[in-house]
Amino acid sequence: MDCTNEVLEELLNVEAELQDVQDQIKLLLDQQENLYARQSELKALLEDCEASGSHRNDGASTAPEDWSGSFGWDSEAEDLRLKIFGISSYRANQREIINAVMSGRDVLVIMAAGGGKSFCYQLPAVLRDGVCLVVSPLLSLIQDQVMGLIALGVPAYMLTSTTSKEDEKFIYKALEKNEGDLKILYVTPEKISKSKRFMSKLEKCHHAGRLSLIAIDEAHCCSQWGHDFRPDYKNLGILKTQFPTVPVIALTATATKKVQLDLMEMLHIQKCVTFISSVNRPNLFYMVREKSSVGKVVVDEIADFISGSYPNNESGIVYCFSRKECEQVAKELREKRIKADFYHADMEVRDRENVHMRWSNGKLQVIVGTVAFGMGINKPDVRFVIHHSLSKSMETYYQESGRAGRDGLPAECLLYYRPADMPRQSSMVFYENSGLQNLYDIVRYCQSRTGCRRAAFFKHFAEPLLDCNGMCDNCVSSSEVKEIDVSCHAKAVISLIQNIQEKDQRVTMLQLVDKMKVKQKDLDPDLKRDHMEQLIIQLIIDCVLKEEFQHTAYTTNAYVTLGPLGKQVLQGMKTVKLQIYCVKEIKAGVVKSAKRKSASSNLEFRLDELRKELASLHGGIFPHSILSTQQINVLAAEKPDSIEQASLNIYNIPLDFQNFKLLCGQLEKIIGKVKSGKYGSRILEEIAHCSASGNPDPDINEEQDDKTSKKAKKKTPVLIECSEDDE
Ligand SMILES: Nc1ncnc2c1ncn2[C@@H]1O[C@H](COP(=O)(O)OP(=O)(O)OP(=O)(O)O)[C@@H](O)[C@H]1O
Ligand SMILES: [Mg+2]
Repeated sequence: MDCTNEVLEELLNVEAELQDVQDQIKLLLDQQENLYARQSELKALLEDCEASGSHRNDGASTAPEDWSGSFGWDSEAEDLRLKIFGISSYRANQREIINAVMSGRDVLVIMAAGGGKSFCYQLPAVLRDGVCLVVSPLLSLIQDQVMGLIALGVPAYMLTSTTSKEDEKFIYKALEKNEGDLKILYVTPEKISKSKRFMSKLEKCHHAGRLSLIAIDEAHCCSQWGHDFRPDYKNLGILKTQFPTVPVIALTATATKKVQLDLMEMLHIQKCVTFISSVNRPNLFYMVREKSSVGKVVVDEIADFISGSYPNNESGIVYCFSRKECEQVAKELREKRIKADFYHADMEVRDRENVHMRWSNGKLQVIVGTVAFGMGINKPDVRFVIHHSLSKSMETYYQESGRAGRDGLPAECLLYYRPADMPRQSSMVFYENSGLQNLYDIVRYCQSRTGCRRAAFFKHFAEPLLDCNGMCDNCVSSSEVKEIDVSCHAKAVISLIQNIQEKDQRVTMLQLVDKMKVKQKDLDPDLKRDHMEQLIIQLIIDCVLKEEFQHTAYTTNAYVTLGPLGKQVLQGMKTVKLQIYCVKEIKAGVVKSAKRKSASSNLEFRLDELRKELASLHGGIFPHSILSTQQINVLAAEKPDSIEQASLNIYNIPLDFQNFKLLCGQLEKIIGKVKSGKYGSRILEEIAHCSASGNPDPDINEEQDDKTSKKAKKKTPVLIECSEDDE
């Protein structure tokens, strides 16, 4: 009997050790896989840096083909850029891309969200003779682009399920017989793969030598490795096969090396020139805030943040974890007098579109959405993106937060993090390929009290580091962070779990924290509950503990068990340290200065109101298509020197024609010829009103010269007369 017990005991020990060894092997294999992945990313990065065809905007590449030199179309391109598009200077890589396209080359463009990819095919489309075909995945994206182009006076159309019979007839005639004015035609990928009629018209257009360019927007949708795979994008290779002489430009904001190679093959553009810009979004300020366990406190903080920093209805997005949470947060924000509504997949399509439309028109300030509020968002002037809950990966967070500041102006990305949010996400993603690993990466980002947030993105996307310029909380924080040795706490957690496991029981993260709270009093009474949660999460992401999942009929629960490195901590071979704040403080000045730039002056506010008024007057056009926020800012900034000076005259003497022409000329340089013609008089009227009312910018109140405002107050308004006033 004794002998049997002894053998049994040893067998159990051996089995336990075997389990331990297996866990360690698994950990090492995982580590090996990650290192291999990183190795190939770094090799690809090195290749990129050395590759002859690549053009990084950080100057890391050497290019044998110089796309930045002078070309025959330079002056015409400059003219169009300024007069039609109202764009005063090219952004990084734009000119080079346009030159490569104009030279007839196939081009692949990887450029961060809001980098200005559309302009890279829209300018050549206007510059080249014939029709440019644009394939884009979503109706809302297409509508937004077409509206914007029409506002610029560019004859753009779309051929989708919503196109009227009349427009369809016009488009087909224009393609087939070159009748009517058609420069840019937007279609969804389904049109290419499903409509034989459309393809035959396109063929006729090509035969007549009038198919000038093919643009594939959101090209990552071609690849199954990308995040938004669309089966119909797979068939787009037919375009190069059918129209081999027409240059193809494929554009996307995010594509790993694997996706790049895949989409080049799919689209048959293996010999394309590749332009890769950095993922860096220098205008975005990234920050992580500790999230209270009391729901109402979090929403109150969010509401205070919005009304304190964005009192002029500047647009924003709040991302939530669940549909129910979206509805609740939107309701509570409304109770705090913030114009907010929710958006999630459970709503009728019509209701979703309605919310999106009200937000795009500036009637709603905030959309509270789930991840369902995704790719179709084309609003350039989103000033803040707040995550009420953790994203599921760095990539998702980059994409979602990246919807802020697409116009290049300062914007803020704020993530509310609480360790207890992690198990909610992990029980959703654990079955996905690398789901947990991806989640632990973003958790690491959130738990860090010292590392640069921007550097974390560069590391994740295997890019060389660029300066953050104080545009993240950790880089400007003057908080004191203390690193404390919590190895004894970690050991206590491990033995607690061992005891629980011996009794064949399971424990969730929150139960573990409760149990530790009782034990901990003897260990270190200063360590708060929040710190204990932080510690357990850190032990999980460091493989000391691990998560296990169990399904019930309604949900999946995440439990905490011993991880492969648990034994090392128990044996004292691994120390565990925790970063905690002694004093948490962000250098007020730095964040304030970023915000100040986004705070509206009186004139900016009036021009914002004006664009909304004109948009509703013109119907079916978004305010940002009439005037971009950047243009409003430039108008407000230039006002004192030239425009305001001339506008003030309007209030003294009736403005003669010469003066008016001069003003319009100045305006054209900022907003382009077409928009000046359409809206110039109303804009000048607003500038004149502002100057005359002497209503100084609230922002620069103290800095304003007393004399100027007094002088302005004396003036009596006289309305400008101009035919466009009737618009
Ligand atoms: N050179 C430029 N100067 C100023 N503004 C520009 C310039 N180029 C583009 N823009 C503006 O930047 C904004 C974003 O441009 P666009 O929509 O083309 O970005 P994108 O790269 O396609 O972004 P996404 O990946 O989100 O689709 C638009 O308002 C556009 O008018
Ligand atoms: Mg785009």
